[in-house]
Amino acid sequence: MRRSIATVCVSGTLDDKLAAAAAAGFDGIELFENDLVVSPMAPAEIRKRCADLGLSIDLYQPFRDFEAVPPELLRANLERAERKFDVMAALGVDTVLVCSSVHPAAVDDDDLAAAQLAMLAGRAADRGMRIAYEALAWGRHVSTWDRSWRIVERADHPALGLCLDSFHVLSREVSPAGIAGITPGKIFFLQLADAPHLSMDVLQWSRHHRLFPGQGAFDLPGFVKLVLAAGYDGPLSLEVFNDVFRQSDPARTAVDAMRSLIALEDRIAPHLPPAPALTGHAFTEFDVDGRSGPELRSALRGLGFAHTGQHRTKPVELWEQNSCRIVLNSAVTQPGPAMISAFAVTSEDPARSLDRAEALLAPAHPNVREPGEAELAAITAPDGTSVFVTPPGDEWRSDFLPTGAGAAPTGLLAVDHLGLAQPFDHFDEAGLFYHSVLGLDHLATEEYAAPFGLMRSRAVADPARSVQVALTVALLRRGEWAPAVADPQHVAFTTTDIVATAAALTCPTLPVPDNYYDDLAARFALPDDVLATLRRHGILYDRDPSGGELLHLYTPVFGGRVFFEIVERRHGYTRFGEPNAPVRMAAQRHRRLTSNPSSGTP
Ligand SMILES: O=C(O)c1ccc(O)c(O)c1
Ligand SMILES: [Mg+2]
Repeated sequence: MRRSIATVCVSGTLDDKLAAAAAAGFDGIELFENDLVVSPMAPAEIRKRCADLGLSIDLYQPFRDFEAVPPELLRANLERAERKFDVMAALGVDTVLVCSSVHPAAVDDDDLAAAQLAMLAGRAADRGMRIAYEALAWGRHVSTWDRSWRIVERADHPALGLCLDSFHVLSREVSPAGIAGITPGKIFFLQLADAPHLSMDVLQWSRHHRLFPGQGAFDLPGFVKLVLAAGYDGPLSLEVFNDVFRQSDPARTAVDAMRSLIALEDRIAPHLPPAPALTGHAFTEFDVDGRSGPELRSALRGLGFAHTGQHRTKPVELWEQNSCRIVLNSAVTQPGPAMISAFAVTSEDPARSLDRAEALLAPAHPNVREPGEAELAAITAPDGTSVFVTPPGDEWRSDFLPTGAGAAPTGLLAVDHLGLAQPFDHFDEAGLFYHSVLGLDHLATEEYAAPFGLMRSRAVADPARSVQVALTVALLRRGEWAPAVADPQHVAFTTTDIVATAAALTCPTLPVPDNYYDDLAARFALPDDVLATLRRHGILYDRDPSGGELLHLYTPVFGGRVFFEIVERRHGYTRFGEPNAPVRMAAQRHRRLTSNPSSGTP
């Protein structure tokens, strides 16, 4: 199907928006009047620019507050429409979106609305144009798709049809099922937007929180299937009003948008290489420098890891304990805080994983290779992290020569999850990336109040829970007062006996305040001896409604930005201990201030 994008979806002036849409491979655009009004380009120039870029202009919008008004207003509205038809003629656009009226003078009368829209359609038809009528979810009298359809049916004019917008349809209680029964040819235009479930005023919800398909909670595949069943064969067009996208790099937003459409089409009619099953975390790689490297080595030793392998050609070390594998890469060119630069997941079919990634606009780039090294291709996640996809087994290890060192194990068995703080502009993009490219499902999104600002957390995981990544972001872009530890990254390891593990550790763990344990006692009625054990080892606790329990502990921040977590999951606990994240952040900050008050880095 043809793919279009409304100019309102991306940031910038019309030049920026058109360039971004074309570069991302869109076939057409919906031109928003605001973008035209502020553009120095005459309509005929815009037409030419679009043609040169290979973009059609599929819709001009919006034309507001037209229908069901008293005669003198109708006359003015028709006159206003003629001026817009002039602009459309110069642009070479034949369809205008008319959204349902919010005007105080509009009356609650479907017959009047139908008669006046038919009149408008007649004027449009005289100029070879047509009207796509859209029910805004907050329209004064017409706010649901079924009522807009009744009016269009009643008007019965060939130049009048419907514009269906998934947001307006799915944000309301009216079932969309009847859409499949709309007369073929009468849906003139289809606008797609996803959104999170929010209990708020629907206009605010629509104008600030729309998302690209697959990033929110709406059933877009089901919705599009209904529209296709009604014979719709026009473009799939994205119309996403989103506060973050409005101020992010338009080129990237357009690629994210295109990825959402490719993934949506694949859910409607699968055509991409299916995402192969992932079987685990192979390794996690940290970039370290002369300052952070020694700190991390010492922390790993204290966690019971051993430096088991040394890369044949690069200053890269492999540290291991059971199936927990950390790679420390000192080949960094820029000194700076330690960070997770890459992680590797095992796939039952790495080649197919990479084919799928490429089809979803995340092409693999070859790792820098030396003779005799294993071939490892990586895709780049939205935050810049390289994601390696490796076959099950130890092929990737052939680049490391064994050092002969053995671990002093502390019971850490495997990687439970990675915690990756996301750049503010790219959180929803990251969720869609991991979901569509790697086939990881979105788990529940959680929000919590933390010392340095409100946080949102969304974990992604494969169905078997062998690869889990917890993505976090601040709800608002951070201001100037943002301590370095506000957005750390971490690796969490599993143990089946966290108390024994805690007793065996020789690296510092994070001191947890007594206030926390007093509160825990009040919340969960834990036996005194259990509470005393948790308190003694700085172990935090969470319980889910079905009795699943999480016992976990944290290390301080090492190397400026990273820390480790140890988790013991009991009785099917599947979350990530989000309620304890603020405790952790406060304790990490406290420790930073007390252990090195003069360092100057908060
Ligand atoms: O928010 C609005 O006013 C608005 C305008 C045009 C649309 O197509 C729409 O879905 C919403
Ligand atoms: Mg719309």
